[in-house]
Amino acid sequence: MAIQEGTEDVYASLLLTDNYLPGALVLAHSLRDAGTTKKLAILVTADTVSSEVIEQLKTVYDYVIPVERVKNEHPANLFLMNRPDLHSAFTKVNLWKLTQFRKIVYVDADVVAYRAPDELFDLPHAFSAAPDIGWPDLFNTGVMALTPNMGDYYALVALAERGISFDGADQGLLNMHFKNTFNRISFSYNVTPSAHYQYVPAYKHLQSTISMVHFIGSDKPWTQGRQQSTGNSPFTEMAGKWWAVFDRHYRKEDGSTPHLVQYFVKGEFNPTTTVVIAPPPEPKIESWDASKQSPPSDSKPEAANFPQAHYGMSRDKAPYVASDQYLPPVDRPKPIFPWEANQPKPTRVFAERPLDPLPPKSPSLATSTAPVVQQNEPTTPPPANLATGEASAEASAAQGNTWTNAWDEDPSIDKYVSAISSKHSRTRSQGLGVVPTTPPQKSGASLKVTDFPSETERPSLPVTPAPHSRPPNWATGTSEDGDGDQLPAADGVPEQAEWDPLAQLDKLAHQHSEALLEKLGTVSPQEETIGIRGQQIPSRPVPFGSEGAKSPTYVSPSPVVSPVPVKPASSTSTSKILSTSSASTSPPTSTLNKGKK
Ligand SMILES: O=c1ccn([C@@H]2O[C@H](COP(=O)(O)OP(=O)(O)O[C@H]3O[C@H](CO)[C@@H](O)[C@H](O)[C@H]3O)[C@@H](O)[C@H]2O)c(=O)[nH]1
Ligand SMILES: [Mn+2]
Repeated sequence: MAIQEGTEDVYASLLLTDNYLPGALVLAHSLRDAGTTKKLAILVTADTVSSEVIEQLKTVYDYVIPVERVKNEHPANLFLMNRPDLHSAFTKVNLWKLTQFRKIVYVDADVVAYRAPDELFDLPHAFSAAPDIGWPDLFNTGVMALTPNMGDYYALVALAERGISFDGADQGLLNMHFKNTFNRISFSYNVTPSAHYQYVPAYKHLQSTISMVHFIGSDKPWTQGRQQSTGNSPFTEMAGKWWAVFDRHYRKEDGSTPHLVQYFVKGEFNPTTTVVIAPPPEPKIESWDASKQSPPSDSKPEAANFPQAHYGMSRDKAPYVASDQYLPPVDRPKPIFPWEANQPKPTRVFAERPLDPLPPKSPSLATSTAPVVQQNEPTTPPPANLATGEASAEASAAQGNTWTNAWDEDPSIDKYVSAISSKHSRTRSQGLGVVPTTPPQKSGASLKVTDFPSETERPSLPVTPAPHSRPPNWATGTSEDGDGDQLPAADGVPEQAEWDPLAQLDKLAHQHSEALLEKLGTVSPQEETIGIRGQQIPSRPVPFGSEGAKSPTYVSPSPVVSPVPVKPASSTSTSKILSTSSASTSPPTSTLNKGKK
């Protein structure tokens, strides 16, 4: 199987981003100006280089070759040399795939040629490169003479995919791959000037042999501006060479220099002198998608379009009234879904109007159901903004309904109050300066505890239910005339006279010991002597070594409070045993007193 070998020789460069455009153009011009006989090619990554820039490249390059960008997915080493911008320098490995070319002399876009080193195409070696100024045993990958072949290509792709590179970029990767096979060529093919250190005598001695100068590092001639090339140091002389080529091709008196080129060159882009501003070549974000992008750098701050920048507190005292659009819709929307049409009846609802509205105003009916005076009178409607709701309040008022308290409907409260009133058969006079309004209570009739006062009692609009007028000291059960009427006793509460605290205490102690003994085992009435019972308490041995020990923390609150059996028959022995057992765990009284201080 014959592999078709490339026949053409090319100088090739690389453009990963638009901002290296001036470098790529100057390189191509410098080679052409130097009279090369070779074609010029440039590899571009179409996803990161704009079409305008590609058009500009086509004006000087014979071939603009789109290639896949090869990104280092393990870029940690790039930070070792502070060049995270070189994340896609692995793209250089695509050079080995371009087998349509016999030989490629690759040159970085930050290189300017003093002369065209066409002799590099005649090297017999598959790979040649010049020493790196930072570590001359290594080669610099800014200038390389290579023979494309798929063997090296796949090997390099494999390294790139695994991120194998000591500097995270192509120079580390290629030095690892061609470590033992590279052909070292003269530094004059890839002179790397430094603004900080230059071996000046060597420069003076060898400058005439320079073929190409390479501006390594993140500062490039086009990013530093023209003034960087002023002075007479070796560095400024070499930077001056770059500017000389640039000026020859892109400093036109007639203003024919493309704005796109000027845009990337410091000091060259002066939009005030141009009528039409060239569109920035960076891909522009037309509409910002907040879910995918950070905000555009030129976007306005939040609330930048507010009518005022400063807002104070409102002095408007009128309460805020929401417009109708904010009120909840009265009519429900037409059902759309089947479950809306076949809805089950709700089991719990909130009442929008009184659940059990009283019948329309009719004196006889009103009196029979509610004997309290206000019920006979038309009720003043409550203010419209009552929590009960404007509409229902008005509707009730229109019907002549009275306002009731829900507790008044509770039959047990009613029953209790009726019991009192039957005891107090005599109707009391009011004595509060209020017109007596309560008619004599009929036995069994409903008795309201709270009520809304009439307009005469309270001319202002009633809002809150007020307590119904009652005789003085009604709650305490005493009256002005000294009549010692009592409220009926609650269930289970003994009469005060029957309450003997000492007797109760004894009873309690008895219950307590009974319950304790009950817990410990069932006892037949015959066995009911404390001796037998005492034997039935399971004895627990004291832990070994703790015999005779006394609890250091337990302090009996008071010997008097200890439960003491009160059974008359066997109380002596019971109390003996219980007090003995209590004494064994309780410290003596002296300790107790000590502890109290
Ligand atoms: O944003 C970028 C960065 C790089 N490049 C291209 O990639 C080359 C390498 O980048 P460069 O800035 O020139 O790197 P150097 O400062 O020269 O750094 C050294 O280290 C790099 C990474 O190992 C090698 O690629 C260089 O050859 C070597 O000189 C450039 O010349 C361009 O061709 C771009 O187009 N856009
Ligand atoms: Mn470079």
